[in-house]
Amino acid sequence: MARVFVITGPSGVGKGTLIRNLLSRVSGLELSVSATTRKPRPGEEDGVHYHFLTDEQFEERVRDGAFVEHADYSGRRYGTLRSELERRTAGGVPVVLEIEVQGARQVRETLPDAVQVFIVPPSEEALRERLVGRGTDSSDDVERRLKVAEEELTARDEFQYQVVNDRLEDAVEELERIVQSELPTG
Ligand SMILES: Nc1ncnc2c1ncn2[C@@H]1O[C@H](COP(=O)(O)OP(=O)(O)OP(=O)(O)O)[C@@H](O)[C@H]1O
Ligand SMILES: Nc1nc2c(ncn2[C@@H]2O[C@H](COP(=O)(O)O)[C@@H](O)[C@H]2O)c(=O)[nH]1
Repeated sequence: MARVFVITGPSGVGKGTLIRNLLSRVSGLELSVSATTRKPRPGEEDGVHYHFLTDEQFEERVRDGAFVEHADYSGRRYGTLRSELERRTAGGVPVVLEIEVQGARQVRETLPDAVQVFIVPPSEEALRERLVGRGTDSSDDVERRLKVAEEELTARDEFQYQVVNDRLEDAVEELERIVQSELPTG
């Protein structure tokens, strides 16, 4: 099976930003598009940024065993569809999963060979600034995400690799080094 890379860490730490940079540097690497019950943000497209599902549609897929992992996060549901992952890995295409910590733990159980990377903020204050600065979440949601982040940050040592996302370019380079070293040609 092709390599699976799990990129986890608190909301706002920069996972999506790092992954966008990574995909442009590592040829052949693809992102698995997650499913969620949260509403699309301005500019987000169904099937591109997420598969946007209703609660009923999500629950039906849970019952059908369609998820590799799924979790409740900040009042919404998120999950990795088996179809998204397997259609890539079956064809030998390495895949990145951008997921929160509960989901990453599930993947560690079901896919023990997956490479797990935890992205660490330079400080909790920087994390707050990034979440507020992104401007996508209400202040209540930012507070909920920061509360979850406190707990998530205590889990960093569970993960095989940790990358501090302080200066973006440095973090992208470190992440690329990890990914290249874990690919068959690395
Ligand atoms: N190294 C960095 N320095 C400063 N700002 C950054 C850095 N990396 C990312 N950001 C900014 O922080 C904000 C959050 O980044 P991003 O959306 O990539 O986080 P995320 O971890 O993917 O969040 P979520 O888990 O909620 O999807 C964005 O506005 C992004 O531009
Ligand atoms: N367990 C999973 N977590 C996921 C998945 N896709 C995204 N996420 C994580 O959820 C939070 C919130 O995301 P946002 O887009 O609302 O900011 C964040 O930590 C994502 O990484 C998934 O498939 N499974």
